[in-house]
Amino acid sequence: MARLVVVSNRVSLPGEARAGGLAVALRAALAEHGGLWFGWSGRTVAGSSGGMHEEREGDTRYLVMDLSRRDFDDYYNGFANRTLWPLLHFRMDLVDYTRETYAGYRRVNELFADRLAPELREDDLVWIHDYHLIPLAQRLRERGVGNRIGFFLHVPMPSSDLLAALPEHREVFAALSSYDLVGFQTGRDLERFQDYVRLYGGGGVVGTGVLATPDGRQFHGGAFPIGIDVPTIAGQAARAMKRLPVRRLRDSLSGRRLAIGVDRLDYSKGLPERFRAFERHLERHPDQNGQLTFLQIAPPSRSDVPEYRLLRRELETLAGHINSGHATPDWTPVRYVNRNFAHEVLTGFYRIADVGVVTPMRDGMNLVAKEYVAAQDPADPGVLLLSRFAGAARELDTALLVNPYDIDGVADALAQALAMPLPERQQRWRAMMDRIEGYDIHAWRRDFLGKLAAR
Ligand SMILES: O=P(O)(O)OC[C@H]1O[C@H](O[C@H]2O[C@H](CO)[C@@H](O)[C@H](O)[C@H]2O)[C@H](O)[C@@H](O)[C@@H]1O
Ligand SMILES: O=c1ccn([C@@H]2O[C@H](COP(=O)(O)OP(=O)(O)O)[C@@H](O)[C@H]2O)c(=O)[nH]1
Repeated sequence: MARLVVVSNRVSLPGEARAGGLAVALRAALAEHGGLWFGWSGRTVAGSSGGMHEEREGDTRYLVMDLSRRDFDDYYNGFANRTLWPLLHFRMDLVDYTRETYAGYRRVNELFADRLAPELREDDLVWIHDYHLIPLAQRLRERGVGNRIGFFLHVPMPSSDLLAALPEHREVFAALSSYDLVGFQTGRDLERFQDYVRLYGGGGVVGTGVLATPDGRQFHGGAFPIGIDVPTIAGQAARAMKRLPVRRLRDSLSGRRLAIGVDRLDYSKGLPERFRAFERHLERHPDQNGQLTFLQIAPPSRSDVPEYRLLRRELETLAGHINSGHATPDWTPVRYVNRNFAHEVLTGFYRIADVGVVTPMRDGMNLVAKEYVAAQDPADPGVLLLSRFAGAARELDTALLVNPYDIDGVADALAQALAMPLPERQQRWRAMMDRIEGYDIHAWRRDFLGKLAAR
């Protein structure tokens, strides 16, 4: 079996407390193949970028690189999160493009290539993740790397007309042809990329998943919907019922029903619209008013980026507005919590929530949706309210699917969820469980690596 080299902006180091499902999957893949996980150290330094640190666990090496404050600002806060992130989430209005941050993005990708190329062995499989590192394969090829290199895009691939608005779109997106295999979350993302290659990239589509560069060389694309570790989450959720934070949350509800949202504080997640829909529910469904508490967990994210700071202020105002208009002496309708919780605790929160509210305006996949399903009690499962614009909606099509732009529609879906009879809840939940068990996080990584190895 070939050695595996994983490359991503964030690396989950051994023993790190915040290891999510993706980290668990990649660590399992590395343990199976032996290999290297390469990326940013998570540290910014006063001098120049490039300081390396190494850790080992079993047959896996973790090699991480420091970035200077300027490189971090241009590459991560700038081009990755103020240009590519809004563009890839269909938010042209928020795209902030400057040549300076693009130069920083290129600089950091060059540096990744400089440091990684000498580490590679001839038959290593290389798997690069996400929008921070799109040009990396091309930079490695320029350094003579002939290995099989795969790429997985965790976020959506938008319409080709949007991509074409980026001044250097061909340099960035056509560079994906340097990979042997490019993976997307859904078939729709793959289709939109194929349109881009045909309409703006100067290449062609030979057949679904088989693409050609302008000079006729073939490369491949595919849909690989990322999953979760279902038995682990289900087990954690059942055990979490005995944990103090979960018991305290349940006791605090005084018999009222609970709707829960769990999202990074990010404008792609549709939080202001969700808050408004909750308020609309209180107004449109007076018979249910006072029966439902809405808990939104929203750990701050990318706080150096101005759009994220503005969103935080907007949500504080909205939560205050809803509570001041609807609270009673013994009930606060919205509980808005800006902190991160351990996975084990979250799974218990999901299990006691009658409704899981996952309403992003756009999302590559949304693992919270799948975790909410896996955490339910089969005898009395809650209802998942899911945006049509999350990648997860393609698989979880028996959730209550909503359009997050339709505030009245989301408000009514909340009412429908609260009134849903047990047999219907069980039927919808079973169908969703079958899908997430059928293609879990381990199937995802085996499928991708199997196809990459076969190229
Ligand atoms: O690293 P950060 O800037 O703190 O952001 C966290 C991660 O956010 C994004 O997650 C995406 O990947 C998920 C798993 O495939 C997917 O379910 C979700 O829809 C995506 O938004 C980002 O793509 C990651 O690179 C970040 O590390
Ligand atoms: O306080 C929190 C909030 C979120 N998460 C986890 O962060 C991940 C979020 O992934 P998702 O795909 O939903 O969105 P992303 O943040 O990657 O865009 C999920 O595994 C959550 O359980 C967590 O561990 N603690």
